Amino acid sequence: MRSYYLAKIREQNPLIHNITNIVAANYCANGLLALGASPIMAVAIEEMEDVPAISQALVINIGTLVGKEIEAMLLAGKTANKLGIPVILDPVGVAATQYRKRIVAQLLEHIQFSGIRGNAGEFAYLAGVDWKVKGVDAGKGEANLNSICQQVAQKYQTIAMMSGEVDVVSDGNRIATLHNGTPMFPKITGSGCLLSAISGAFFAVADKSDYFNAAVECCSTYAIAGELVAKSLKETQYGQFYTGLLDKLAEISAQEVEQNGRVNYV
Ligand SMILES: Nc1ncnc2c1ncn2[C@@H]1O[C@H](COP(=O)(O)OP(=O)(O)O)[C@@H](O)[C@H]1O
Ligand SMILES: Cc1ncsc1CCOP(=O)(O)O
Ligand SMILES: [Mg+2]
Repeated sequence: MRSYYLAKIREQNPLIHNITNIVAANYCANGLLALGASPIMAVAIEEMEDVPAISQALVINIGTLVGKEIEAMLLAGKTANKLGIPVILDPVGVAATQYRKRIVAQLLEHIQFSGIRGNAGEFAYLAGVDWKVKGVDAGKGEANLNSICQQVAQKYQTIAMMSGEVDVVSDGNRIATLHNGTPMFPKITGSGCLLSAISGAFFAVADKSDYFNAAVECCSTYAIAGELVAKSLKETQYGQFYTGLLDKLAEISAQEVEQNGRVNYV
């Protein structure tokens, strides 16, 4: 796999508007900065036309959504669609409650998402496939992951980025499986949210016609960064992994991505 968009992010320093959860907001902002992008976290309805107008991508994450934030998400998403900037959805824990299901249905009805990034439990729900979810974590199921990811891409006309031990990326037609990562990822909170945030940066510097390749590069770069950090840590050094991942996002090179990436096209 070639590394092309990482350099573009560092050159162009795109501004990424995040409407995200209170757990991962700070980590997402730091991760975007480390990678070479700029974060703006903004959720007030009063600024949901102004912030997309100065941003190069919008990331909507429903992790700890409360009350009127849904109105802000809808306005920001519609504004971003009008402006033609990419919008990413992270449907955190969507299958866990009726409220989350309702909110995500509304978002998907009114906003065209360039990308959706979630774990297997979230994607199984979006695809309408039977799965045993566990809160915001992936949970367990028997269904075919490639097929779930492809179905999400087709159903929502989007680039589907499904993370887990193996990440799967699909545009509804093509499917890529990405075999990098480390079991330390699910031991820190916000690692999926940060992946969604940085996908905003990769989409921001890509042409719409190449979002699929930008998504493959994004998910690979991130999983490789984690994999390389984990190599020098003891199995339980989750705190070091949390900060080490930020350091690695800042220093990872195109060469490291190209040498370590394990991508198969199905
Ligand atoms: N068991 C695992 N082994 C290796 N990498 C993993 C594993 N689980 C998740 N990852 C990696 O963790 C990152 C975040 O994904 P994930 O944990 O699935 O998101 P979420 O936090 O939304 O559930 C991705 O880069 C993914 O490749
Ligand atoms: C623990 C938790 N609860 C609500 S949002 C959130 C963070 C989830 O982050 P991630 O999906 O990246 O693990
Ligand atoms: Mg998540």
